[in-house]
Amino acid sequence: MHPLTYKIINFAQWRQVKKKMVGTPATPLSKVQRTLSFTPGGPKIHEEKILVTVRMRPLSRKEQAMYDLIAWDCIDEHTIVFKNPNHERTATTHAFDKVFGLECSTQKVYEEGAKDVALSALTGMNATIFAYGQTSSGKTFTMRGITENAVKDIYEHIRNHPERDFVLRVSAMEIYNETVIDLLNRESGPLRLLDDPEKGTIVEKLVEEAVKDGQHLRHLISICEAQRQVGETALNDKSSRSHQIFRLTIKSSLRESSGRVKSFIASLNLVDLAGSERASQTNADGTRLKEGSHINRSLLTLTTVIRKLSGGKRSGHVPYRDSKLTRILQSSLGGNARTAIICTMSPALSHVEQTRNTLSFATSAKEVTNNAQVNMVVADKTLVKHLQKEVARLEAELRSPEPSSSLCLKSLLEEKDLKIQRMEREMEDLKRQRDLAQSQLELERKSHKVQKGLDQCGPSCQVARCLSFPGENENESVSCKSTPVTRPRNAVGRLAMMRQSVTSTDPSMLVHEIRKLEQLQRQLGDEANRALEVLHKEVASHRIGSGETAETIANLLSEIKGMQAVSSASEEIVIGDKANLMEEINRLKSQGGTIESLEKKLENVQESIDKLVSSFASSEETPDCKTQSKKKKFLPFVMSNNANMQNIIRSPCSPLSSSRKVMDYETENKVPEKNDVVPSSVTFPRPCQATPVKSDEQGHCIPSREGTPGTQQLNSVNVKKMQRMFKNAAEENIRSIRAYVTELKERVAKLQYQKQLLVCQVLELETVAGTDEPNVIDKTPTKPWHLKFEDERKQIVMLWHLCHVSIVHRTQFYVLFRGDPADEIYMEVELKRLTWLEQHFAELGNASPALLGDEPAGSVSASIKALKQEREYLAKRVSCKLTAEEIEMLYTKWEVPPVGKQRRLQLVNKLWTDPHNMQHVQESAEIVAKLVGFCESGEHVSKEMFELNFARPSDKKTWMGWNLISNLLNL
Ligand SMILES: Nc1ncnc2c1ncn2[C@@H]1O[C@H](COP(=O)(O)OP(=O)(O)OP(=O)(O)O)[C@@H](O)[C@H]1O
Repeated sequence: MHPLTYKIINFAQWRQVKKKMVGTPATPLSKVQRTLSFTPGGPKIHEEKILVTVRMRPLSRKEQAMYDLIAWDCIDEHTIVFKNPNHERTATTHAFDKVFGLECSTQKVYEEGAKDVALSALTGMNATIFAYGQTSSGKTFTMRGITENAVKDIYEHIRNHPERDFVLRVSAMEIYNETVIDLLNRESGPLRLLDDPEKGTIVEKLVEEAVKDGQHLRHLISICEAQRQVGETALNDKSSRSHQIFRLTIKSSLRESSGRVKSFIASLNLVDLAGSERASQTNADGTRLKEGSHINRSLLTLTTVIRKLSGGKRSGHVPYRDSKLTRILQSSLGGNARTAIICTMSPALSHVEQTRNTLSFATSAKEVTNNAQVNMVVADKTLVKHLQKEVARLEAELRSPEPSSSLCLKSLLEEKDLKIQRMEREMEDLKRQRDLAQSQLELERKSHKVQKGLDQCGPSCQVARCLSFPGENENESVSCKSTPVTRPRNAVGRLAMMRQSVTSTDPSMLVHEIRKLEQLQRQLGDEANRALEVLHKEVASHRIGSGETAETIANLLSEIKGMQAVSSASEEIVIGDKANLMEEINRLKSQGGTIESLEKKLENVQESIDKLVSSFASSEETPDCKTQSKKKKFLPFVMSNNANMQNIIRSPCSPLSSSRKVMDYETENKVPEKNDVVPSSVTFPRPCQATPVKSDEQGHCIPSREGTPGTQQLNSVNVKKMQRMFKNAAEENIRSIRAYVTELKERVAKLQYQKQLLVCQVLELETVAGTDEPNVIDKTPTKPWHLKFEDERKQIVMLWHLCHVSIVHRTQFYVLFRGDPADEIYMEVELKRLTWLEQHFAELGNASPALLGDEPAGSVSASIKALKQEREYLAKRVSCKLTAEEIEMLYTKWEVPPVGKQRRLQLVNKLWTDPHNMQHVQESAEIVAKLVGFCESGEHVSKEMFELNFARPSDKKTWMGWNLISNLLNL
């Protein structure tokens, strides 16, 4: 038979083969196996039947004491025969791979029944040797000897094969009452069995200890033996009550090899089973009975498995999983292992039935075929060397980079550099954001400070809380008066323009605006000074008015001079470069004190003028005076003709709004005052043309000395009439002064507001710029306009409510802006304005009284008060604007009690009170529109009154002149 040809043979046949092949019985098996293991082309499957031997021990002392008979006879090395002491039956023979008789040594049993299999583990084949037999049949006795011999031979083999490296590891377990225990680590408790797709059943957490040498191995074996469950039974003083599996894993590899590296790895399982027993024979009870039950059950499973396996592949299901023993030994039972079973038996006639069972098991076992194969790890030595070199090179690179690795390192460094750069950029961004946030906080703090100054002007300053965006393109400044129809423009374009104006020109425009304001103030001061001087002279020379009046005028002159001084002080404003925007803004903010001071001065002037007017009013009054006062025909100022006024924002809160006919009584929430009304339609004849006067060196009209009442006192002219005319003219002039001062105050306040808006928007745009996004036109996709409009309108309505905005203004805005795309700019501006107001009011509300002082808190309460007055005013108009039927219907609808005082006011007080209810808002707007009359004619309401002024302020602002009193005398 060719050594490379394998077929299933039994032990007897194999022995014949060995004799033929090798000729010497001592080593033929190992030679065959070694030849098989190193067969080129990879590991070969070694189909081999389990080596089954039978060992019969001598009669034990107890058996001898019982005069038991020897019932079995080994007639040759392979056959055992049941002796028939009574000759009642014919003798039966049992043939096995080897039969060891009463006097056979364990050494021989090992040599002939286990050694070859056991040493297979040294050449990469799994091997299992186990003893099977009834209790006290000598299993432990035999396995102990087998193990000792195997250990001895293994180490002898290692010594005989110095060309190979061997690594031995040991693990040991017992299965006691169907529980797996680690004999090298008993404290670990019961161990679980796991199914591994490659390794089969494995014991989880089983300790595997490295073996140092033979002595160490024997020590470990002794530990396992000591740890094993042993108990006394009737048949055995030291009966093993568990199955023990001692596992030795051997890995070996050639120390040197040309080309390929071969490693073997295999396990040798030395299994000492617990013995089958009969309770009747062992007299077991309690624990022993339970142990015996488990033992018998697992052995029964083993028997079943063996029987199944012995029947070949057609035997069907093999119940390995029915016991832990068979699960653990699965690979050894018909699997990848060489297996040798030593069946131990008692020769005693008293145990003949147990022995028969053992022999029956053995007979079945010897029919079981295993499929052992060499577990070989093959590695190409060249590849290994290459890998070793590569590892060495990498290690060297790690220690000190070499040119050969420079490319890789360079790439890594570049990548790191990029990362560092990216991180630096991110850090810069973060720092910039931090600085921006700090700046914003600082600006907001300053803004709040400035706003306190703004609020000092009281309710009238609220008039100025309107938005103005000076445009850089004069062509864009289409006059609302000249081309109202052409006003609707592309909303997006205007937004863009608005934003661009903020980013590009607003700072300089703002400074420019302030400078012009100051010029105006100076001009006002000059003109007012001259006019008041004249007035003073007139009063003095004609002895009109009281002494208090003269004093008031003197004070007024003083105030105006003071105002001039303040104005001059702020002359140093320089238009900055827009590139240095923040610096410019800060500089503008630094002017806050100046503007605040100006406002204060203006306030003082206002008070002086008020006194003056009241002084005149309380002085001699004539019907003519009253008539003229009511007609307001001849005013020294004609606001509509004042070019400066075009630059003042036209909005519902501007006194110069085209809606003045409707809105003249409210400046934001300002209650109408008759004396404030300056009908834009009224024009005043040019004084210099109407009156013979002289001009001073500046070209201003001055009264003719001949034309004064004083010079004509002795003439036939009615002096009293002249005096009345003078008084009237003076009164009108003073009123005009007041109006102009009011306008200036508003203008200052608007500039303050503009500045704050500017700061906010600059910050906002800087933030946008920080994200590298275009900052001119917001390209963010938005929702449809009609939805956006509804949202914004709801927000606006709520903000109106929160800010106590004039309900007339609310009504106008609500009626005018119905969702036309062109309304977008107005909506946005209104929303922004109101948002600012609301935030400002909230800040005031959150501030402590100590910080607030008196004035800022007053701005909120003043708005509420003004709104209350507005409602009172509207209530008065109910009767004249609505029919009795309409009124009654409204009373019913708005649930005004049928009896009670001030029912009209009750009705009006219910209007615009529920910002959440758009139906309420709609109906409120309709009623207020009727009350103020702007629903009667389209001319009364125009979007232009909400116009944003994009016009560049005129560089040359002309004050239309101070109408000298003498001019009014028409003398
Ligand atoms: N071949 C033998 N020669 C001499 N004495 C033996 C032999 N076999 C076993 N004995 C003795 O028989 C007794 C029982 O043996 P052992 O404990 O090995 O049986 P066992 O099968 O392991 O029993 P159990 O299954 O109960 O553990 C021991 O005292 C042992 O020394």
